[in-house]
Amino acid sequence: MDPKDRILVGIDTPDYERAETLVRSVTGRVGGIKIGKEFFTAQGPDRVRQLIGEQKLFLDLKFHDIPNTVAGALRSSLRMRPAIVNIHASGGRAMMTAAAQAAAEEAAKLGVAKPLVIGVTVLTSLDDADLAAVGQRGPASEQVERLAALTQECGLDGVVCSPREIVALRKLCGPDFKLVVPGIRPVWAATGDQKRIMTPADAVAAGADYIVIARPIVAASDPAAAADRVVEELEAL
Ligand SMILES: O=C(O)c1cc(=O)[nH]c(=O)n1[C@@H]1O[C@H](COP(=O)(O)O)[C@@H](O)[C@H]1O
Repeated sequence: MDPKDRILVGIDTPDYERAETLVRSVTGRVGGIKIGKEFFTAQGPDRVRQLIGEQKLFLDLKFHDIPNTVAGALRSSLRMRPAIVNIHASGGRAMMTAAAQAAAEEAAKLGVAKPLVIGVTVLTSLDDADLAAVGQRGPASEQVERLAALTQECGLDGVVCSPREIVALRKLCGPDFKLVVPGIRPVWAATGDQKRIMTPADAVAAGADYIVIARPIVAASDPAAAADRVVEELEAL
């Protein structure tokens, strides 16, 4: 894969004009656009479609609910023509299985390619102490491996994980299981609320299929230059 195609830029803003400016500034420089709850909740599905145009869309709505509701949400989300969608792996076996089935059925019904359905393991903003505080004993890495194995068993295409877990998951889940990796921080960017982080080049060298980057690019004074800087880092590998 061309190194730039591994980069998905998170357009985390509620504002349409701002989002449009950002998308325009990174178009052709990166592999795709991630739209999450901030933009979707403010603007809705039609504006997502309008914003994205021909770009590759990672629709990051992280569904987590009872199986019937998540299956319905998955079906509805396909109208936005995402290439990648995600759900919380901690929603469990029945929820993930229903989601995978709903995505396949709805894609066939609409005559479109089935999006990659990806399970979010442990959010990159959580560390071992955060997990302990919600009753999750054992290191984050173990919970990530447990959820990745379950995700694969349920027939999903891959997981969202932190860069710190890439090597272990590649070994556990094999070469074809997609690893979509946020928590990416170039050395020149602020960490913010992320905890389990790595640089773009280190994450790709470790085996990430896609790296998800928002603030280091979209909050930069020159987003296009920031995107180019990340691409250069990957090309130097
Ligand atoms: O599913 C995601 O994309 C996601 C999962 C996760 O564990 N951590 C995480 O940061 N994300 C998303 O990835 C993006 C990272 O943004 P920055 O920290 O600004 O680069 C945000 O839009 C998050 O919602």
